[in-house]
Amino acid sequence: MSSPPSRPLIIYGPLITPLSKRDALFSDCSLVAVSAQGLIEWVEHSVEPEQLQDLLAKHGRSTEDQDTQFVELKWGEWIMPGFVDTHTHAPQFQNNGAGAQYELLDWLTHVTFPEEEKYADVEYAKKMYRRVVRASLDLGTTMCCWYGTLHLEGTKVLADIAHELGQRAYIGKCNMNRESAPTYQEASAEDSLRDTLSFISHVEALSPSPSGALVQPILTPRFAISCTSDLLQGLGEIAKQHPHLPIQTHISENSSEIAYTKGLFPHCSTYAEVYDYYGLLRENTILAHGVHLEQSELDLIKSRGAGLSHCPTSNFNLRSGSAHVGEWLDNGNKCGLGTDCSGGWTASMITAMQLASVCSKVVSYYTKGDDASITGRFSKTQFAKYQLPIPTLLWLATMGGAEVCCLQDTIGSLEPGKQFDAIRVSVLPETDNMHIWYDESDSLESMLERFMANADERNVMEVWVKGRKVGGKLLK
Ligand SMILES: O=c1[nH]c(=O)c2nc[nH]c2[nH]1
Repeated sequence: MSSPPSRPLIIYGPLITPLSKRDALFSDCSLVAVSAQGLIEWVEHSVEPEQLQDLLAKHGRSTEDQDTQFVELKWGEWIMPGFVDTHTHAPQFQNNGAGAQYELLDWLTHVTFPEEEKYADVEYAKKMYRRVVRASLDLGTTMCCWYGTLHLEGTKVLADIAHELGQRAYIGKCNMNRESAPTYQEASAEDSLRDTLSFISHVEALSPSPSGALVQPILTPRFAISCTSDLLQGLGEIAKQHPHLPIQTHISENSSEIAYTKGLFPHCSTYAEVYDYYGLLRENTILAHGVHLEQSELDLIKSRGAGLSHCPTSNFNLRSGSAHVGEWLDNGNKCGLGTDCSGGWTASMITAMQLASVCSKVVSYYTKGDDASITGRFSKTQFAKYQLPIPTLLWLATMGGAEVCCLQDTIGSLEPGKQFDAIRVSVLPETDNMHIWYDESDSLESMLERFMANADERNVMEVWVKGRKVGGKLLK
């Protein structure tokens, strides 16, 4: 396991953190104190250099403290909350950027299942998952909802590696006992349920205190098509016995998938009703995609308190469609962003923010129609029919994701009392990203916009999870 934070940390410099779905705090010079246990103890904003020592003294600290690590940021750098990736598939990274000639169901058959099958080999899992989690951390993802494969042993490896490398994560062993190659499906509902319970025990045993553990198990029925009724029913019973166990699955991603699902579950009138019928729709359920959800489904999902993972990179790549995220937000649905590798071609949450922006522009273009009341590109009162503002994109990638994971009191923003899951980023020329044109007269708002448009792992300098440095360019 990577070593726990040995020293308290104090960071002085620019800070950006979401305040709400519409607003963010852009602070040019903040002072943030993190305890050795990884908690944000206090934060002071608008701290001029000449006030620094006095303010530290007020909190009983000094830059001379031997036990404290003191980090001073330059203009062009800032700290912000780490990204929360609410949906991705670890065993599909090898396929990133390949297979986009297909739509969902053919893509699963011809591209995805053959790669996932390889994870029957635990040595392959060990080799690949280490690279996968490393990449995700170095891209600034401090919390990740991972799908594994159907394999018990291979998925245990994924949990072990996330635990060792220090990423906060939900890890799921896939349940799938039908509708794929006979060599890549579980033999029965009983086998699938037995392995699921065994997986939960394995992950819970990784930490002395399972409830506060960074790595948690998550129930993962792949999607309704992959699971027989008795499997979904058994999973619903496990969910009932474990109210705190989160659940993740896919919903309403692609038109053919929706039609096929309705054919398999004729007793339910919508896709969302299928999960609800089996007791799988609740506050800690994460539903990926939702591109074609009907209003009644949005209302049902909201009434159950479940969250949506918007996966624009994948939705564009597999030609699934453009989710109407503005409507979800106006409707009060919880919503975060997912990279969804390898439906999406990259594990970068920065790309996910870019494409969430593009998606909202496409949707606004087509939905505003003849509505004369829609004049500008932003509105103070609604999201639907407008493009998503920069603070909203930041919210989706951080605090919105935290809400979807029911971790809103623990992570998602940089506030006293929360755990320090954060990244130090830089848009300075020495990061060698020729796409970012830094100008020292730029405001922090403008730098964040440039970062969202053009940054990559070259701009992610340090990554902390619960105060422990676990990634970024400066880790090496
Ligand atoms: O984007 C997706 N990726 C998958 O692996 C998958 N499985 C079911 N539905 C899916 N959608």
